[in-house]
Amino acid sequence: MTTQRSTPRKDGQNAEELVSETDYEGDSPASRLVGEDLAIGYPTTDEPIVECEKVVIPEGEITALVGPNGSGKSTLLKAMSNQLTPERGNVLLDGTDVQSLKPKALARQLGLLSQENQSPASLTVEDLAYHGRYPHRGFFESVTEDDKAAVERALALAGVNDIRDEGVGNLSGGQKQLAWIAMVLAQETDVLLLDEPTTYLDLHHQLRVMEVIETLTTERDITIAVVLHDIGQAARFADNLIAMKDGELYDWGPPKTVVTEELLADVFRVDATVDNESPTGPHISPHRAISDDR
Ligand SMILES: Nc1ncnc2c1ncn2[C@@H]1O[C@H](COP(=O)(O)OP(=O)(O)OP(=O)(O)O)[C@@H](O)[C@H]1O
Repeated sequence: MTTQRSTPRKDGQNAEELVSETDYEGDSPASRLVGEDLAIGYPTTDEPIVECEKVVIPEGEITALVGPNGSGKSTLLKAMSNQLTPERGNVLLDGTDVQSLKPKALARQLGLLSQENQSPASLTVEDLAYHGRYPHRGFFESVTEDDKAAVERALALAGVNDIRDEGVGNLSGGQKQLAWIAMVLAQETDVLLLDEPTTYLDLHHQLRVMEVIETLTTERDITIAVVLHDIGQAARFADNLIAMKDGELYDWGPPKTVVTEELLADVFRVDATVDNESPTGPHISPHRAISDDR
């Protein structure tokens, strides 16, 4: 994999030019979380899995990371949340390198819903939500009124009040997902990185989670980066899309400019029609998977 690669777009621009053009001057939101010159790999991989010159998560907006399986979305999110140390480059949260922050200090500012959640089966949904409060408490400090209020807000927002006393281990996949969402919401950070929060959820709950995310940005100015597999939902809810392909940033920008028939073919290997006049954002009608030998 080459470094500093720029993926050509059909209008002759490339993704890096696009990012620097939209450097959030003037009325545009500030860049809350920025990755610069990143090369990200795992201890067992010889080559970096993800490389990108610049990735920007703007303040108070929803940025959706989209791309096919294995394109590097989770890997990028892990580096942006300091779960994985990049081989090269830096991730800056409000200008401070995330690696220089103590874990609790970072966790007071940035919450991560990862795909690799595990908890003791006996932990209840409410216990899990209280676990989200750990960055706000000293080691020997007991639960405060603030903690209780934050947990109640999170349980209500995630819609898990009715199962708050259930053991997480006994829940369905979708209920578990909502319980983990309650935990990260209870952390009450103003930056949230969510890796596939709608996995396992039925359509009603997928939309509810997306609506909660939307409310967090519009009413509380929370900054959100979210990995989504449903590009239609990403186009409907996100202010910005980051489209990834083969560990690189293929394109970046508002859904109307990113979601094109060309992107769906090149990145997602799907023949589709895109209606850009739809009031809820680009509407995608998928027709068929493009066969691997084409
Ligand atoms: N812990 C790991 N160790 C080594 N390689 C890994 C590890 N986790 C992921 N990878 C590799 O990194 C590549 C990108 O994976 P990643 O999970 O970031 O992609 P993704 O876009 O999030 O995929 P998906 O949509 O399937 O969740 C894959 O080839 C995967 O095999």
